[in-house]
Amino acid sequence: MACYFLCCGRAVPRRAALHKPRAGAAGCHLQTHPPNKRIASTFLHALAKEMDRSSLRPPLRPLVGVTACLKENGRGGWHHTVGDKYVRAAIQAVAALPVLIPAVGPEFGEDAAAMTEALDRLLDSLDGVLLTGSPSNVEPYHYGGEQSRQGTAHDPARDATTLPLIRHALDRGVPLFAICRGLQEVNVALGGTLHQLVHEVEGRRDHRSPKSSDIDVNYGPAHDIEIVEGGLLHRLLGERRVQVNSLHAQGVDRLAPRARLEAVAEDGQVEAFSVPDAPGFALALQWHPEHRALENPVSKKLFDAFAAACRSRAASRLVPPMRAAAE
Ligand SMILES: N[C@@H](CCC(=O)NCCCC(=O)O)C(=O)O
Repeated sequence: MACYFLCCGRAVPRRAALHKPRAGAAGCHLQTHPPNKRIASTFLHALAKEMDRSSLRPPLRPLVGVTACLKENGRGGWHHTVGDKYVRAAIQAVAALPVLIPAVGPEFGEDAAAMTEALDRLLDSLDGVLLTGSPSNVEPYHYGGEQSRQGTAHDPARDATTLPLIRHALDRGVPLFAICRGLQEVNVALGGTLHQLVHEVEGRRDHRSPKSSDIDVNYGPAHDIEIVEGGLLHRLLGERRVQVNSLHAQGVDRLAPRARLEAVAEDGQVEAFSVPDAPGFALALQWHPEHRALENPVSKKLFDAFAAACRSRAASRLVPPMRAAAE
């Protein structure tokens, strides 16, 4: 990138201006002398060329962390896994570059300082975090719940990663978009609790998915949600009632103190909340907008909002050299 300083009335390349201060001058700096036409046109011509070049470049893809699960591979080994639909949504609906976040929490054990340092290092490099769904449940001890029913799938490594990650990302204003298990993790991370089997709760319907071999059946419309008037979701969608899919057995019991209710199902089950005191975008959904995201107008609006927040962070995080030189 061509970068010039108008130094002592002359346009000099940035490297010269920064490294060869004039005798008697307290280092080279931008002069306020009105430069002569030739110097100004040289500088502006270089700037225009650079701007033309930058306008030809594809828009910057924000880096979005996508949380992974730790699953046995059936041969005595373990894999860090993410559903392809989350990766595709990050690429296609957020126009981002997905970066998988492995379930590394246990590596840091009880060393909170080391975990914080690792999370800072990670979040310094990310423009957003997408908290994915998973068939596994958050372990009940994280929210004072009763022991899970026999045979319930858990993922302690993922819990040990996402719960501190969520708190750190929210505090640092890193845009956060949580889906299904991701919503449950945010609620638990912020001090809320979960129903472990919503369909066994008095007055609640069964929120589990059909057991079809057709993904479009399992992720198809399942019920309406009522959107809280004046909230973030209402502002983003402009509607008070939409249809969503439903693939969960757990659900919010007590909403975390920092969470703001955004939508409920017809049976009163929490379907979305935001975190208004977080400096950045923070929205958690119990349903799955990532399935055929661009074909669903509701999903597209939500991913558009998350994408805008990620782009804004990327722009502020990656200061162009020109602006850095001028500062
Ligand atoms: N296990 C929790 C969370 C449910 C969930 O995330 N379902 C989606 C799983 C598959 C996918 O990622 O789409 C619960 O049962 O409530």
